[in-house]
Amino acid sequence: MKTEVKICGLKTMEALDRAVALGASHTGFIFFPKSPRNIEPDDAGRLAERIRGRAKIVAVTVDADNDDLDEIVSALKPDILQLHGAESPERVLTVKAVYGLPVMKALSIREPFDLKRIDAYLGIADRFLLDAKPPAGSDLPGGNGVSFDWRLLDALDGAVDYMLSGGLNADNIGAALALTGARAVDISSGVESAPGVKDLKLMDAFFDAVRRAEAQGHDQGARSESGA
Ligand SMILES: O=C(O)c1ccccc1N[C@@H]1O[C@H](COP(=O)(O)O)[C@@H](O)[C@H]1O
Repeated sequence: MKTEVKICGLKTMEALDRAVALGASHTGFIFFPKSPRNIEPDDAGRLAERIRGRAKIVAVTVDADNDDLDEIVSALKPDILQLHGAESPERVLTVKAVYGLPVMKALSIREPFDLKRIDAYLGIADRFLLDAKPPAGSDLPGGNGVSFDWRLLDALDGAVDYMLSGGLNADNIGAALALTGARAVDISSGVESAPGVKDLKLMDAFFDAVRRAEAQGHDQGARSESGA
C-alpha cells in the first residue's frame, strides 16, 4: 500500500503543484502568524483551488478561536482541520460539531507517557499527528525539524490511526518507515532550503526515498483508515 504523504507549510503555486504531482495525499496550510510558513486564509484558498479533489487540503491551526476558524474554513474550505496546539478533547468535540470536518489532533511526543495522552482523544479525534516536542525556546509548536524516538511507537495500540511527523527528511524516512510501519507521514522543514522556503529538489528526493522504502516492503502495520 502507498504511504500517505502530507507536505505541510505550502505557500507557493510551484511547491503545491509539485507536491501533488509527486503524489502527496495531503497538503497543509499553516495559519500561525509566528511561523515562517504562515499564509493568509484568502491566499491559501486561492492556491488550494488548483488542487482541490486531487489531494486533501489541511488547515493547520494552533489554539484558534471560532472567529479565526470561521475565517479559515470559509476561505480555504479545508477537508481536514489539524489542531496543533493544546486543544482539549472537549474543544476538539466542539470544533467537529461546529465545522463538521474531520479533525487531526497533533500531540507532541518525547517520552512513553506522552503516548498516554492519546487515550483522552480516542473516539473524538479522527486521526492523530505525532510530532516531536519543540526544542526549548522555540516559538513554534511544530515545524522545528526535530524528531522523537520512533521506537516509542512500539507501545502504540495498532488501531490508532496516525501520521508520523517531526524532523523527517529524505535521509531518515526509510529508517522511520522501517521502524514504525507508519502508513502516513508529514513533513515540512525537511523539504525546505530555508525556513518557509520549499525546495522542489528536496521534495523530489523525499518522495524518491518514500517510494524506495515502499519497494523494499517496509512493514506497513495494520493501522485503520480514518478518512482524515
Ligand atoms: O510548520 C510550522 O511552522 C508549524 C507551525 C505551527 C504549527 C504546526 C507547524 N508545523 C507542523 O509540524 C510538522 C512537522 O514539521 P517538521 O517536518 O519537523 O518541520 C509539520 O509538518 C506541520 O504539521
